[in-house]
Amino acid sequence: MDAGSSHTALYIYEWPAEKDNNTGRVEQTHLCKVKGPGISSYASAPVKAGESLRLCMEEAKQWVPGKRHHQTPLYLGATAGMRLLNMANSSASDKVFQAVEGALQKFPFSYQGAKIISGQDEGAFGWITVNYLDERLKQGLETRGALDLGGASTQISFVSDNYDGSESPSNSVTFRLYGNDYNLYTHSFLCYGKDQSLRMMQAHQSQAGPATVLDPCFHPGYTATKNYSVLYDSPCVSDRKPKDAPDTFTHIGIGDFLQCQAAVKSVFNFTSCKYSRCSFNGVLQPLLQGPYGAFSAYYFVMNFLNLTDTSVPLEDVKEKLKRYCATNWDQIMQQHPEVKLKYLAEYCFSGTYILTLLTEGYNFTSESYSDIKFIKKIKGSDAGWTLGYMLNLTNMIPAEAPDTPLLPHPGYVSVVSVIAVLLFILFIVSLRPLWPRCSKQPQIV
Ligand SMILES: Nc1ncnc2c1ncn2[C@@H]1O[C@H](COP(=O)(O)OP(=O)(O)OP(=O)(O)O)[C@@H](O)[C@H]1O
Repeated sequence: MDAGSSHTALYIYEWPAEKDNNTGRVEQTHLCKVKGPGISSYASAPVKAGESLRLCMEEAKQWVPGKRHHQTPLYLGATAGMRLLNMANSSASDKVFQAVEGALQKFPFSYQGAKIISGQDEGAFGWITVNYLDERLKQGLETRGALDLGGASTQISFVSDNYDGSESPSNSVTFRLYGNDYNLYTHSFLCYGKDQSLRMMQAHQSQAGPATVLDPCFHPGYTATKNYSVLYDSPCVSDRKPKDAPDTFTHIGIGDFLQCQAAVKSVFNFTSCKYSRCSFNGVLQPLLQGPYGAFSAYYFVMNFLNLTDTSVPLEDVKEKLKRYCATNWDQIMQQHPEVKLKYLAEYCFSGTYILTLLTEGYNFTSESYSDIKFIKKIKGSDAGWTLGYMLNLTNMIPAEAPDTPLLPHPGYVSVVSVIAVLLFILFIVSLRPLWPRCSKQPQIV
């Protein structure tokens, strides 16, 4: 959402209240969080679904000056979670859109419509955000690749000298920004966000429909009763649901990083590639090039694990994660009473998934791993697709470079002042014939 003349986006998040059935621990209840410059407020009253959106928008009304409400465009963009819902049940996703649109139109902003954005757009807008905030686009500098990890999908976007768009054109997005042409490689892997990839891994572990699943990606001492119908309730895994499975299974953690890595690898297919080189699932990926910014869940997870420093050798990173995964679940819970239990239980899996995706999936090596920077914000703005989406919709990035003066303003002032002084001196000198003649001094002989 644009707040008027500035390029600042207003982000709205919702967290439903949750109680963990297995531990009985009540989760922190933040129903709504609105963030913008100078504002970070929470509404924490337990309210009905939909009410949190209203609370968020009320916050937005206070944040945007009243006289600007009507000229502030409001866009709603939905990503992979909605792409999946739309695939599984399009009437359910239509209903969600209708409800959200109805709620948003009640506010005084200039509502511009809602849409599910494509994976390609999600990747490209994330890349624009990162490079816009870094001022690499304006200055025509080497760009930074964008790595985005969501819950349902993951995107990789970068410019490579090896990619001109002719091989696998569906991965190509071209832009002209500030007078420079960019040929971006981008790919969005649906189902490879951290939530859906966990489902895919667990579906692989429970193919035979056992009553107990021993999971190396969860901590030793972790035990939970889970429903098969919930696990398989996603288009990413629904076709693999075991036929004769019981209703529930007992999910038991064993905390073994190496086994976890092997289990995570099962979600990637490396068997065929019809292009010059591929990442996984037969998808073209040109040679990696330049620095990369990794954001969203890449950052949330690596930050929690204290692993955002990519100058630490990859082997040491793996060693730390191995120790973390092997830590007892009770100890983990005691050490982090403030962290949402779902996230806490999954950090071992999520960290292992991130390292496996980067190295086995995208082919980062021990050397190129240090080209990645895990980032949450750049110059105070969140890294993610939303800012790029808004900049694009509001035409805030010009295709051509603005006519820049040859000199900055202070330079002009100095040059004009010097020229004025010179002209004045020239003028005085040109009047010399009119100057009164001085009488000659008598010569002393
Ligand atoms: N502090 C955190 N620790 C761990 N995971 C988190 C944290 N905060 C958010 N997440 C999870 O990170 C993932 C990414 O969230 P984000 O909102 O960026 O993506 P998303 O909207 O789910 O993306 P997409 O729909 O494109 O897959 C989600 O699964 C979210 O639940």
